Amino acid sequence: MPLEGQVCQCPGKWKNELLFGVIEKVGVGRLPEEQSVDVRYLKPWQGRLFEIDQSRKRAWFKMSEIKLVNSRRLPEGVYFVEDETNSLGNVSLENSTATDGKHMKEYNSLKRNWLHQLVVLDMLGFSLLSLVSVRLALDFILGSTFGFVYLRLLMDSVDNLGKHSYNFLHSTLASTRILIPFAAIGTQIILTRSSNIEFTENMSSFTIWNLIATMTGFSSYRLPVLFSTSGMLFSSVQNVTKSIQTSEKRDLSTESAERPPSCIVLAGPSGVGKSTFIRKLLHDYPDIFGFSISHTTRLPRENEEDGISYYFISKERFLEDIANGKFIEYAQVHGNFYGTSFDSVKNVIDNKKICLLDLDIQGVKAVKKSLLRATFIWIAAPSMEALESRLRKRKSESEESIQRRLCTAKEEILFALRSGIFDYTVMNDDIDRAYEDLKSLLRPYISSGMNF
Ligand SMILES: Nc1ncnc2c1ncn2[C@@H]1O[C@H](COP(=O)(O)OP(=O)(O)OP(=O)(O)O)[C@@H](O)[C@H]1O
Repeated sequence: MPLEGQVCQCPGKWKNELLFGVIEKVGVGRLPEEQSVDVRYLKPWQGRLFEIDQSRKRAWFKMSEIKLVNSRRLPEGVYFVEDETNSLGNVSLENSTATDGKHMKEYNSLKRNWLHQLVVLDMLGFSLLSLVSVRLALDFILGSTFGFVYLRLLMDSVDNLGKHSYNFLHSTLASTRILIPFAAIGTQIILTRSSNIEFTENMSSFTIWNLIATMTGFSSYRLPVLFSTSGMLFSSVQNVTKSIQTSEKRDLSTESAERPPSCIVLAGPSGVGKSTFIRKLLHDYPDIFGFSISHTTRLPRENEEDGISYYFISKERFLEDIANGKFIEYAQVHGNFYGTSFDSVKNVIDNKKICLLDLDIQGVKAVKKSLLRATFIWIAAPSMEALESRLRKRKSESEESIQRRLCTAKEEILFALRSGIFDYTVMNDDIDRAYEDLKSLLRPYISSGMNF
């Protein structure tokens, strides 16, 4: 049963179109046994979701028609940003004054900017092409004019959400915009004929080029989209880190300390400080936490000892252990195998300690699937720059390995937000403050002193 304030996907006006919304009310539908939800629409645009406050109209949907976006709830006074991919669950939160129309203005200004960019790009394309051929330049501008109209109608159809309706002509044009490229070609043919050039005669010599120029002009409507997408990965990483900073922090003290998890999983991008926290917890609470020693095929770093930091084994032995089902999870990261064996986690649990696990995303997924009772904590970095600087200062990685880790980090950060796997997030900007945050999450276990 969805709750008010949850983000959902709902059917749009056009066939197969899915939109976003916030659940406003849950009620009984037309039939007494049928549950319905009242949805306030959010429109996706340029990688963000904007609340529609134009009409303030809402629509009722049957419960079966909607799909919750990762079951996330929008706390009051909070707005959210969505990745352009519209993938479910990639939701981040930022402060908002959703009611003052600010987002509508922002949305309109984004649309205006997009149209301006298109006009400038088309003028540029026209000028460059006219150096080659005036005729081709005219074809290009003809195509781009149709592209402009197409983009405008596309925007209108995004505005014309759900069951709200514009006037009939407007709706029909927006829904039949797919015919616009054919209209561009048709117009070109008519113009070619009316300019007294024998169409058939010129078919082989230049019509194909006219056609290409027209369609290139038409396709130019996508250029502003492409420009905005190229900056998207960077901004989505920023959004993600920002959202993690503002994400709701639950306090474990409200949860039962009587049945603590068998494992606490710390995950986060390479260099974020997972091992640092684990070292501190093991040092400060040696009777409460234990560490499952992983197996790896990578070479030991300076100060790393076999059987303490890792069990360093050969690739052949590792593959044999995989075949014998010895690992809860194993993964190949940056060319090396890493694995957490049942035996090492069991050793920790048998010693009546909570097992601390430092896992990458593949490991997190595997533990989630296993029968282990685990709490998942995501350690977030304040920025990619901070991660890079920590990795460099650690002096444990080659330049290539640093770049690879940073690249993986971006994917991991996006996954962390999308998946909703993590129970808690700790932002590691200042190490002492972050450690205090982590400890306060683990307080019930630390203060109880008894684990199992
Ligand atoms: N808040 C912080 N500010 C600055 N430096 C930090 C902070 N937290 C950790 N570090 C430093 O960053 C480096 C990387 O930390 P650590 O080795 O714990 O990361 P990790 O997440 O375990 O990385 P990996 O997954 O690659 O093993 C260490 O040198 C650590 O001292």
